[in-house]
Amino acid sequence: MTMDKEFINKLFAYHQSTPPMPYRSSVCDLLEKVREFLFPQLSESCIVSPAQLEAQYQVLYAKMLNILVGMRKELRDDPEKLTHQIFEKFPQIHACLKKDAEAICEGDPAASGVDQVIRTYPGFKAIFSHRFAHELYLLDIPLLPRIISENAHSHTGIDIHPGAKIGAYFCIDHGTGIVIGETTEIGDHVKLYQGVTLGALSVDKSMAETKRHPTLHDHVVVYAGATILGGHTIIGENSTIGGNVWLTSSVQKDSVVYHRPQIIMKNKNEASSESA
Ligand SMILES: CC(=O)OC[C@H](N)C(=O)O
Repeated sequence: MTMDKEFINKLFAYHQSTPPMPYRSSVCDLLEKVREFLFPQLSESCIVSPAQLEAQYQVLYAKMLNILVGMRKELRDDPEKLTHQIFEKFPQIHACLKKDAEAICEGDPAASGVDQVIRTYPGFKAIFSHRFAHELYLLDIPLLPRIISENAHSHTGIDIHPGAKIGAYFCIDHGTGIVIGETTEIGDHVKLYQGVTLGALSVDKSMAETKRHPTLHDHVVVYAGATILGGHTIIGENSTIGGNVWLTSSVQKDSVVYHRPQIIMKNKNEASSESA
């Protein structure tokens, strides 16, 4: 079968006017290698000397530089300088991720240890990607942060916008369906369960530059399915937001917020006019 010529010509014009993205798969590949570099729990081979680690570091550095050189025109700064700025954050990000793994382990009675969390937990994978995506976002590097966050989203079901500010000891348990919007601010020791949305109250395009998503202070726990919306919504420290709560206003510190939907429980064999 031959293709419609007119379609092919239009598509060709589209190809000619649209820049390609040669670094799409290299970014995800690089991040995976950074994960193995920082966490031996994920590596398939043993490191036998600091020199070997140093050599790996140089390879990762060169790969990052190569990606940034490829998109030089889209950057606000020199690729070499940006690569340096990203890599000098490694010790800080590594320390932060170890705290996240500890928090996930502490927060989940089903976790057998920190190594298991690092090796298998989607929450750890998501926060790992986020800690890097956020650094690139802060350096105004276009597109790469979203490639990283959407790659993590597709693997874990956890959608964290690279712009979200997330404090230390962040714990996601299960995680599927979590959405954390761009201007969300999260303090230290915060724990989120699956299906939590930290979202915008209005999704008007004109809101792009405003704070649209909530702020959660330290030691907040949000249970499954809760939805917290709005840039002015602040959840005070040490508060607990119950499952399926829909919240569009602020909460004082030390609060417990829950709703009690009516549930009906009865014997199946009871005579009733209602049908199931
Ligand atoms: C998470 C969320 O509210 O998303 C809505 C929209 N993408 C925005 O950022 O405002």
